[in-house]
Amino acid sequence: MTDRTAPQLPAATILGYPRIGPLRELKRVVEAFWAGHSELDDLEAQAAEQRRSQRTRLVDLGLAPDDASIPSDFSYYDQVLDAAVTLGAVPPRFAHLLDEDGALDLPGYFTLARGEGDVAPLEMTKWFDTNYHYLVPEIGPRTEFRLADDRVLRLFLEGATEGVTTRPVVVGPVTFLLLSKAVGEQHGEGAAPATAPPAGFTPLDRLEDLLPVYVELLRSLGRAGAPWVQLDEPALAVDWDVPRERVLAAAERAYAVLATETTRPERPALFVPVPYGSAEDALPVLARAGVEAVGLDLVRGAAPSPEVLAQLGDAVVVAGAVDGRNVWRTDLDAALARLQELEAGLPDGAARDGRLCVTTSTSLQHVPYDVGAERALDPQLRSWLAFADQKVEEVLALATALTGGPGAASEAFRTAADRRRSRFEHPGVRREDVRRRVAAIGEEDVTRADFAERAAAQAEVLDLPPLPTTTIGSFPQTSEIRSARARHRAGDLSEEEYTAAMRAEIERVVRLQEELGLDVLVHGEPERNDMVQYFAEQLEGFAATEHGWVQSYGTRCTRPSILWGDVARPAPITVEWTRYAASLTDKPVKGMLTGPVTILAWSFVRDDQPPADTAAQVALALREEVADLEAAGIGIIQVDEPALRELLPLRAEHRPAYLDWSVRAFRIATAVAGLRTQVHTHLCYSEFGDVIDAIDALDADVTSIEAARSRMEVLPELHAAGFARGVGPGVYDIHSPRVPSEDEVAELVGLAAESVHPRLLWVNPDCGLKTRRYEEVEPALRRLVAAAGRVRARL
Ligand SMILES: Nc1nc2c(c(=O)[nH]1)N[C@@H](CNc1ccc(C(=O)N[C@@H](CCC(=O)N[C@@H](CCC(=O)N[C@@H](CCC(=O)O)C(=O)O)C(=O)O)C(=O)O)cc1)CN2
Ligand code: MET
Ligand SMILES: [Zn+2]
Repeated sequence: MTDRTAPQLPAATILGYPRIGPLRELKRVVEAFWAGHSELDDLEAQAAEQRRSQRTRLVDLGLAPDDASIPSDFSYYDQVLDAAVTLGAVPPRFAHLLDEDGALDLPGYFTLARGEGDVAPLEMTKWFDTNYHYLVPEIGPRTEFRLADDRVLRLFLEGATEGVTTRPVVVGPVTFLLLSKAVGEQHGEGAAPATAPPAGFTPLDRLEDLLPVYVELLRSLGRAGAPWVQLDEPALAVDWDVPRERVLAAAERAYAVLATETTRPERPALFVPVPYGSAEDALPVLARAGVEAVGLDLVRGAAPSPEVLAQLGDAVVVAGAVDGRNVWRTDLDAALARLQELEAGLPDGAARDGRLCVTTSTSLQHVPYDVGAERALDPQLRSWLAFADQKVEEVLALATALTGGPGAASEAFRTAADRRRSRFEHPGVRREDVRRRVAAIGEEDVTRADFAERAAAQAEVLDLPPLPTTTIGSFPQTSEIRSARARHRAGDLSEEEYTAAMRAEIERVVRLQEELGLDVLVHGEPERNDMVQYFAEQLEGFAATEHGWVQSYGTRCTRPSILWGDVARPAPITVEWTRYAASLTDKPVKGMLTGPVTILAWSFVRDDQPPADTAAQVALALREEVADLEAAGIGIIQVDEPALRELLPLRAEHRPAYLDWSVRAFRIATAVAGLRTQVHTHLCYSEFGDVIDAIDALDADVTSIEAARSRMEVLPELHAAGFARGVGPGVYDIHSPRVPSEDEVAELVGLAAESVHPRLLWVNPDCGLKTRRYEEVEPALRRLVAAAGRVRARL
């Protein structure tokens, strides 16, 4: 039932905006607070200042201050955590942090994200197919929901006080539950983990109990005068284990309750976007339930058919026509054509009458703030790009053209077309030398000898004990290392001085590993600012930004590189560092590369050719690096693919084609290795159930994989899939500052030894150690080595 008095949605809006600050101001002040270097008051004041300047910026860019076109979606850490805290879904192990009203203060909020002592934080996992990570709410049969926090209301009031009517943004109820983890009984405080959930329980079972809290939240916003609220439902664009009908039924029920329990203007009008994919079947369901506006992702999904559009009743259609995930200027002509196609399926004059609005495909949190800040970037490349601020302008230009007819935004359209042309005419975009070499890759180039033969040859040269111990590559990135790099960049440290500093660090890390008794050593990756950016900076076809920071989780950011042209490797990248480390010790040193899929996943990738083609070019460059490492005498080479699962399409039908090209890219990179060279890979940050066959098809000799928090859950899956190569399930959870005891580690190693043959089992942490401190890493690795020794002795 649509309320005809719903206020008009603005013709142009965005689904969200970056929040870390153009110069990572929020990161700095939050981390200073954590370190005890600043007070809570400073933190709150600076955060408020940042939100204020953000609103001002968006108004200056042309979004109206008075019609709810500006979203208020700030978060100190993560928007899913904010929803959990708002809805009172705080696991009992944090109960001691709640005040008498059951509310959390800001330090308590951070404790859910980071843990404290023996109290483990919420788990973290990737947000759809992005490099953003959210905190996973824990929902059991008895979780009590209530409106426990007013942060959403406060943000709205803060804007209103300054004359900006914002649109509150909250994770919607269906997505909230689908993203949550099912847990069982939780017994009070402390480290005690929740028991397993009862068989068959899923958080979605709790929908009816959750909805009243959303109703109350909507009432509070309505009372405060919020005309619109945005309830994000990206989960409706994804295939889940729960049957599709059940998901859609939940959406219909949820929004029918929210739309009718309270009516306008007692509540704001409901705008429900389904970003990150297509959800043709979900839009009519939402409209039927009575939401006032539905949002669709026109970049990832197609325009809905006229039949679907006909089922939307009076609901406003908000079309995400500007890509929130990439940095290329929008092809405005093409985007306008899609919008017009959409409009043709709606009643006449839909755009003019406010029935069709323009927005971004997703929140802009996945792109940096402003191309204008990139003064060192090649001007031609820069002219091809649109970051968040430029995307706001593109949305406005499209809305103007859509409502005002051709010519209404002609200048913006002309510039866009010119820049696109300049992009495709640039000689680096298409290099025949690269293309010839990629085309020449044959089946024999991506196939290695049989594993049995390789394993025998490697056992002979490497001579490792059973259950060999190793690490995943990086050692702590200390502030000394980062500041040396910053001084080098600023010209205050010469090339020689910088190299000497990194070599000294490598030597220290090698000596430490020898002293700890690890079997396969690494050089520690001190010279890398980031595992992807470091490679991108040395490959042709990529550009790096100065200020293009994007939040990855909490206060951690990356500067995704821009993969704009055909890729080639002008010179070896890692060989000298690795050779140096190997020269310091008699133990084997493992070379360390980032794989092609991960390089693509964590960069902004050209949109003018299929990713499969781009991946093959990156893979070929890495293949040269593998060959050079091997020629330099490096007998073990690890090619990390932590993002293999991340790029897996959200919809099952698109998955086989993806797995095909991603596996092939990995094999292009690695199959050049001879029989005696041991190829490792490393996977983390996901659950791998859906890609087990692909992991097998990578054909690596050894696969290290995150497993500590899930207590080796992945091993039976690997076993069932017939995986019979080396495997190193993580036995030390590096995502927490906690140092496990030797017994705990030994227990995990023992557990692993039950499902993996001891000849194939490796002992290693879950992931690299770069975000940890030496105070944690040293004792943890010491215990890991001791635990491996204990289990080895029992064999
Ligand atoms: N690209 C990518 N994606 C990933 C991961 C990853 O490692 N890389 N890991 C997973 C989890 N995500 C992560 C993302 C970021 C970080 C992280 O540690 N980021 C660092 C920045 C890393 C970096 O780029 N460092 C640069 C720049 C460091 C910096 O901030 N320098 C200061 C100066 C520092 C000083 O003087 O001490 C400055 O520029 O102002 C360097 O070392 O050179 C951070 O936010 O703090 C960790 C995990 C999944 N996705
Ligand atoms: N070799 C990398 C490291 O140890 C792998 C990290 S996967 C996110 O940091
Ligand atoms: Zn990892």
